[in-house]
Amino acid sequence: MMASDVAAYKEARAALIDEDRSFRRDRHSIPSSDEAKADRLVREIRAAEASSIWKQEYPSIPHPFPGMEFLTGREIIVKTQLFAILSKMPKGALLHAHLDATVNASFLLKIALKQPALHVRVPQRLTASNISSILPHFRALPQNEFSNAPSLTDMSYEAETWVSLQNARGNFDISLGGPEEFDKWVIGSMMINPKEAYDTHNTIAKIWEKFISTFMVSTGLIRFAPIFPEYIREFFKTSIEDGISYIEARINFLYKHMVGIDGQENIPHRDWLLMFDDVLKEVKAEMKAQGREDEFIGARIIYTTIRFITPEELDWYLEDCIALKKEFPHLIAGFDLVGNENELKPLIDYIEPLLRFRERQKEEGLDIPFIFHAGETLGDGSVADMNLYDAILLGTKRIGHGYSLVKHPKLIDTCREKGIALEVCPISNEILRLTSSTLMHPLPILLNNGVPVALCSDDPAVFGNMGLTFDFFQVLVSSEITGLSTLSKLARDSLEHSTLDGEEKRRAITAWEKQWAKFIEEFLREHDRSTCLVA
Ligand SMILES: O=c1[nH]cnc2c1ncn2[C@@H]1O[C@H](CO)[C@@H](O)[C@H]1O
Repeated sequence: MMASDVAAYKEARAALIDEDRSFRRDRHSIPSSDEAKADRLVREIRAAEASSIWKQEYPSIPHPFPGMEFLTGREIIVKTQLFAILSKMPKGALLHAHLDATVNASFLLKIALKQPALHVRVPQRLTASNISSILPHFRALPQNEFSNAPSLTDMSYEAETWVSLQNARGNFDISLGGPEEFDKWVIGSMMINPKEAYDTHNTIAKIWEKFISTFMVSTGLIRFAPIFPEYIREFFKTSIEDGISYIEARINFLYKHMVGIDGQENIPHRDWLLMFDDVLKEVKAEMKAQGREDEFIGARIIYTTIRFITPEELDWYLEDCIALKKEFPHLIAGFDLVGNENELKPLIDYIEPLLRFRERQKEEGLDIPFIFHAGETLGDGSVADMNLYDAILLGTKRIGHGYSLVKHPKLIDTCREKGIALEVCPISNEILRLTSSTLMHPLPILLNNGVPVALCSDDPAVFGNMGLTFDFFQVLVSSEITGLSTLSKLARDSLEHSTLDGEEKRRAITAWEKQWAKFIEEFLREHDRSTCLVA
């Protein structure tokens, strides 16, 4: 064997690898030397933690590994150095999150408890044996209907009678654990726990039942005029603290009104947008006053309704969306239909109103892009999988999830060539049982095919993946190719594929670049200091 044979082999090998990865979007830019150094260090830390913290035995976690089921691995994740590093990373835009699941459930309960109008009821008196299967039903009542029923656990409780939230908590029977257990019951009804995801509800259909039930519970608290703006404010603030600088939130407009301060269901969509706008202005002003305006470019709304409405009903929502876009052009970013694609109507069922919507926009001189959920499924040619064809033919700007896109070579090319980004939600996909771990997620296939991707959290209040740090973490530990520079590209691409335009987008990207450089600089400084201490 000649040395030159080996050299020639290695050259051919390097060329093949290079060609195989040539579509990757993180290949097109050369990182600064600082970023390259940070990328190397992060890889070292990842490797070290894979054989230290992930190899230990934990009594409650039998077989831990990086990229494992999020709800089980979470307590290990938060102890890692990698997590601490990523939590400081500027994430760019959050492009896929359902507003109703963006704020910590315990925070929501805390603010709800300040509202004397909020009441709760259950279909039967709560007891130790039925509490785990009964969901609270919340609603704000008009003052003349305020209840003085003592509690949900009292022997005198009659099915479906309202109890004020404050009483329900304060008088929660001690034998059931008192107020603390009340909190756990309420919070548990708004989240998915590991036993549900990986045991009792371990199929897509079953976990969706539990998933939908969390929204039925939280809606009663969120869709109340005094709560709604506080909820949005907390969403913005916690997102900013996680390094998110711009948001496109999906708001569910299915219900035509929310409950007003007077306990009547009389607050129309227009007022929801006014509240959103007020909070937005307020948070931006606050950031500016702190000299941090670059950390929050703003937020917009993707108008959504659910895929069980009839095509005729959709016409109403589309006109509603148009009216809102006219009045709040800076707030409405796009239109989407949500819900479990495996069970609800496919896009093709709505083709007439959806085509008409485009015509109506031309007449009105508006631009409201479709930003469709599609292919959030394991199906191969199922209606949910087929939604991808319709989303793309209808000109979707991005695709929500697109989990099954990798089955479609032609559509992969289209997404790459037309720059249709996928809003990929790794933790959501795992908890909703499309994949058993992040290691089996198709994300690397998408990245290697050059499909633009924005990482998203989807429903962080339900899943517990608040912010974007957890999703970036799972992605980073699940691929050898992926490094800090890949994450940098994903963050930048999120802004690139947002609905921000022209000057706004340029400003957002420039601000992000500055934050990124600072992040790298601080990481290297911090790392040098800690290695000095060790030495
Ligand atoms: O990942 C998802 N795919 C499809 N629909 C979703 C997802 N997450 C939430 N929703 C839908 O959005 C509504 C709340 O605004 C929920 O009712 C839920 O059905």
